[in-house]
This record gives sequence, structure tokens and C-alpha cells, in this order.
Amino acid sequence: DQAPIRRSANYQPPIWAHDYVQSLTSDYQGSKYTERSDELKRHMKMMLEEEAEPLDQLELIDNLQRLGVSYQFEDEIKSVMENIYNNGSDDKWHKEDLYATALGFRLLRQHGYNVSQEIFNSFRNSEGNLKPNLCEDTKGMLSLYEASHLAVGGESVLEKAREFITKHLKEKLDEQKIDPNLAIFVDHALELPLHWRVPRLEARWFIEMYEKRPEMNPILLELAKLDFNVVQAIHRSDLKFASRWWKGTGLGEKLKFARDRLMENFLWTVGVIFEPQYGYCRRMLTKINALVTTIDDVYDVYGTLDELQFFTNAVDRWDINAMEQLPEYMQICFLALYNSINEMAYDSLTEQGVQSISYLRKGWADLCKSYLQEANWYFNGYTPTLEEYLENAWVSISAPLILVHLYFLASNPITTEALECLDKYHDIIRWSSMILRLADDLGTSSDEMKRGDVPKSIQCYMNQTGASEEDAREHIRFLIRETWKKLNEDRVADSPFSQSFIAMAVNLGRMAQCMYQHGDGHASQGSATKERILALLIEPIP
Ligand SMILES: CC1(C)[C@@H]2CC[C@@]1(C)[C@@H](OP(=O)([O-])OP(=O)([O-])[O-])C2
Ligand SMILES: [Mg+2]
Ligand SMILES: [Mg+2]
Ligand SMILES: [Mg+2]
Ligand SMILES: [Mg+2]
Ligand SMILES: [Mg+2]
Repeated sequence: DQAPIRRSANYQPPIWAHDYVQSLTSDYQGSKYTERSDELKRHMKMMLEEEAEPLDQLELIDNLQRLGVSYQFEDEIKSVMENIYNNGSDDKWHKEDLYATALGFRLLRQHGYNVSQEIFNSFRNSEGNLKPNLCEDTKGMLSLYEASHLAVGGESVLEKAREFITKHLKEKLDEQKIDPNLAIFVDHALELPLHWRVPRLEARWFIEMYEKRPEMNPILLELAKLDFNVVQAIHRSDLKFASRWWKGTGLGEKLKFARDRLMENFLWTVGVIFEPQYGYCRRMLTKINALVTTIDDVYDVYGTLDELQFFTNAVDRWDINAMEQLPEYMQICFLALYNSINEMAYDSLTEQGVQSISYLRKGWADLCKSYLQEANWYFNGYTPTLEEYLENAWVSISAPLILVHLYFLASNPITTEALECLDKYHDIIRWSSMILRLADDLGTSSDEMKRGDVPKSIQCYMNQTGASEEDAREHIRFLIRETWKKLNEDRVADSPFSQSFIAMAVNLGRMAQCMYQHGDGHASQGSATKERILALLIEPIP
């Protein structure tokens, strides 16, 4: 029989060589940095405690968060937010100031307090629109724009405000009617609202902005820069570890058809969990991303339908003997997966006394079955409805698999109640996965359609409604906004998951929106991702 026809995605070799990665400096390590950092932290804690005015407290907390150092002050921030929530009703600080009201609303909601959208009523006229005089208050409008992204479903006041302000600020920006220093923040917010941004990326950008502010606090600036660079050095050691693992597997060499993107696979992990103590998490998560990227290409680019059936069956059985029926390239892939995941299960068993393999292998089996479903649709020339596609595609984007792993990598203790939720794919996992899927389709579907792949959400919607591609893309962006409202509701609802796990799930969705902002940030090795890698991982802040 003649050789099967195999697609090609024509992925380029990696621009970040293994030897280059190993040569990266390990500056900013050692006690003299941590001693200085501790001194600055002590000073900031005192400032937080001495701050009496609610608005000043909120602005300081917002700065600590945007500068990427709030994780060092969790307890202090928590008690300040608790006080503001408990005393908020009688304080006059926000009654007449839209900027302050929206800042308080955003931070309270972000920290899990269910403050009502009604607090904006004093800024609306009888028809329920923003009072016309507010249109001159750009700072207040920007603050309400950011706050509106903490909305949950059905909050029409916030939704209407978001729509109105987006249009209004775009116009004012185009007409250059905004003060240049504020215009930078308006442009940044319209590109992606703060609530959707990856904390680590925002910190890198905001530190430079903060330095230019006349009222900036030099202690806080020094702490932010020092902490960024100390943490970046820890990320570099995690990256070097992951790169040694990846080189050791030889997958980049042996499976030439697949994406060889260790650096990008690592970048995802820094967006998901940047805090220094989660190094093991980043190292393991990079392995998972690299295996998913490779296996995704086995299904999407290279495998024949028969081969894919066999591979799916082998993963489902999780039996080393199932390899015999696989072609050699699949044997390499299967054994790399099998060894890596079993080793992680071994770590869970010996470090935490937890038996994770049944959850991990189920995650991989579910993922491969969702891949096979797409391959069946592709090879049979079938275009599913959008609903049918998404019901499968929130799994095939690999986020549920990633989050199952993250649960075991980063949860202490592991609770049986949470494990049961993992099994049922708790809504938080579903919404975060859906955001990742929708953002990925916006960024990768053009190239995927060119080389041949299952119709994606954009194509399914066009086929189902006759809509143009631009209208279909707008509909996908609408679905992302709507899914964020569900995520906003569930991330603060009573859940068996820890705050850090929930933060990782939310950051996974954010990372997708960032990676795919300018097309396929994962595979194309374009300037946007290259600049982010340099800024986050390679170049310390001067
Ligand atoms: C880490 C990931 C989000 C996951 C593996 C690589 C990705 C960047 C994406 O790759 P893609 O081929 O776009 O996924 P899909 O569209 O084939 O599901 C799916
Ligand atoms: Mg603390
Ligand atoms: Mg390759
Ligand atoms: Mg793919
Ligand atoms: Mg795929
Ligand atoms: Mg894709």
C-alpha cells in the first residue's frame, strides 16, 4: 500500500537554542538580594499599616498588585480589604468620586466581596446612563471600565457602562483629547482590561510606568524592581531544568512534524504561576505543555485516522504492552508520555502520599478521546454546530488536563471533595478552559485551516449562521466576555479548591488571551512572544 498522505504545518525550528538557555546568567541569587528585599518589605508593611485613608489604602494595594509584589503582603492586604468592606457603607470617600468608587468596587470584587453594582447609581441619570458631565472624567471612566470586567452575568449597569466607555474612550483616544500620561493607560486598558491580564506580564510593564510617576514611592519602586529580578532568576533556573528534560527526550529531533517550543511552553507556566515557591510546579507544567503540544500535533498534523485510533486506545489502556501495535513515531511519543506522567505520579505518592495516577491517566485519556473526535470530524469532512464543537473543544484545548495536573502539583492538602470536583470538571475548570479554547481559535485557526484541521469555533459559527469571518470573530469575542462573567461568579463562590489553585485556573485563561493577542503566539515565534520572553525571562529590569 502507498504511504499515507500526511499534512504538514511547516513549523520552524526553535529560535531559542538549548545551549543558549543553559548559558543564561544566574545573577540576583544569594543572600545580599534577599536581605535588601526583606528590609524593603518590612518598610512597606509599616506603610500599609500606617495608611489610614481608605482611598490611599486602595491605591497602595492596587499599586502593589500591578507591580507584582502583592503576594508578599497577602495578610496585610486581606485585613485592609476586610476593614474597607465592613466600614464602606458610611465612608464618604467614594460617594461623589467615580474613580474612587470604581477602584473600591474592582478591588473588593477581586478579593471576593460581593459589593453591589448599585453603588454606581449616583453616577447615572434617570434613563440609567452615565451622567453627561462624567464624560470629561477620563480617569473615572477608565476606573469604571476596569471595574466593569468584574461583572457577573445579568449586571446590565456594568455591561452598559463597559460598552459606552469603550466606545467613548476609543473616540477620545483617536481625537487625542486625553492627557498623554493617561492616554498610555487608556490604550493599555482598551487593548486588554486589567482583570484579563497576566499578573507577571503586567508587573513588567507597570514597573516602567510607575517609575515615571511624579508621586511614585521610591521604596516601593526599588522593592518591585529587586523582587522582579530575584524571582526572574528563579524562573531561569526552572527554565534550565525544563530545557535539559526536553533535550533528553529528543522529541524535538525525532518528531520533526511537531512544534519544538520549549521556551514558549515554559513561558505559559510563568503566566500561570510566577510566585518563587512554585518552581516544581513550573518545571512539571512545562513538561505537560511540551507533551501536549507534541501530541496535539500528532493528532492535528501527522497521524492517519487508523494510527490515531490505536494511539487513543493505548493511552486509554495506559498499558506498556499497547505500544506493540503503534508505528515507531507513536511508540516514542507514548513512551515519553508514559514515563513522564508515571514519574509525576511517583512524586505525588512519595512526597504527598497521594495516589494520583488514576486521575492523571483519565485526564490524558479524555484529552486523546477529544482529539480523536476532532480527527474523525476532519477526516469525514464534517462541520459540527458551534455547540457540538465547543462541548468537545473545551477539553481538547488541554486545559482540563493541565488543571488536573496542577491540582496535584500545587495543592496541599489534597482533599477527596476537591478530587471529586476534578472528576466532574468543576465549572471553574470549564470556564477557564473555554476562555483558553476561544482565545486559541482566534489566534490559531487561520493557519490551522490553511494546513488542514477540524473546523474551529469561527468556522463552525460561519457554517451554522452564514456569518462573515469578521462577524464570527466578534461573536467569539462576545463569548469570551460572557464566559468571564461566569468565571467571575464561580471564582468567588464556595469551592473545595484553594485560592492558589483558582488563581492558576484564571491565569491559564489570561495567558491564552495574552499569547494569542497578535495571532499564534505559541507556534509562530513572532515578535510579540519574543519580546515577552526577553522581558520576563532574559533581561533583568535595570
Ligand atoms: C498549550 C496549548 C494551548 C495546547 C497545546 C499547544 C497549545 C498552544 C494549543 O495548540 P493548538 O494546536 O492551537 O491547539 P488546538 O487548536 O489544536 O486544540 C493547544
Ligand atoms: Mg504574608
Ligand atoms: Mg520539531
Ligand atoms: Mg493543534
Ligand atoms: Mg488540536
Ligand atoms: Mg488552535
